[in-house]
Amino acid sequence: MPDSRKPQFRPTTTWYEDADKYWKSVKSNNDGMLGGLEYVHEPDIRDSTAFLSKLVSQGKLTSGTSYACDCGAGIGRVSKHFLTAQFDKVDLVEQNSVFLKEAEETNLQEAQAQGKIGEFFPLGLQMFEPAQARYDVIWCQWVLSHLTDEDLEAFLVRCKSGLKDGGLICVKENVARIGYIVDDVDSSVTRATGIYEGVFKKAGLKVMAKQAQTGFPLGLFRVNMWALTPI
Ligand SMILES: C[S@@+](CC[C@H](N)C(=O)[O-])C[C@H]1O[C@@H](n2cnc3c(N)ncnc32)[C@H](O)[C@@H]1O
Repeated sequence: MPDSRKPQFRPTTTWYEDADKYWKSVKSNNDGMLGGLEYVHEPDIRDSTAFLSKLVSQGKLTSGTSYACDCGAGIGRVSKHFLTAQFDKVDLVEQNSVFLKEAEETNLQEAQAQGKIGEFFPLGLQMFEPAQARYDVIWCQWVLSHLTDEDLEAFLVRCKSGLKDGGLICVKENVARIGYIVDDVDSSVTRATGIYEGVFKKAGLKVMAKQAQTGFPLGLFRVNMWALTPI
């Protein structure tokens, strides 16, 4: 018998194509990446930097800070302003090749000249398979809402093998107060904290640290950051 109290999320048959179409209509700039809320850029980068620094200072990230992977990287906003400042080298995974081109040819030119950019993977995360034990941190921000529950779990399982010993998967996502909130416009789903944490557990991951984003205006979704380690 299905449990009618259990929140349900049934992706459409065109779930990924619809998201792809939506993102093809979005401008290749920070405002586009942030859904017209460019003013969240600064507090976003500030809190991500503080979250990572704490992971390092509290001895929770023990593998080091040599290599990160930016998942759902868009035009490279997070890589440019945060990851390349904290890691020696960063790879980018992004399904939209126009965004990746903007990252490579404009936003990350300086970082590239400094040898800080590794590979660009023009792929959906549902197909991405990280190289074994390559990364200290796999950073997933404002993209996991585009994966179905099933693909999210499978993606996280693959990410575990992409981590060095002592490395972490970091997730930064909008969270709903309860259940699932599906957005038909960009083909995404906002999940409640408990739903995310249920998927993390099913993928064999334990929450090492968790922090809410601060300084965003009222009326926006709450944003959580998690650091996850293989159980
Ligand atoms: C809200 S933007 C965030 C971009 C970047 N993480 C940032 O914070 O600036 C979402 C990004 O996820 C990408 N995306 C959507 N679905 C994806 C998928 N299945 N796999 C990889 N990237 C995806 C979009 O093309 C877009 O670049």
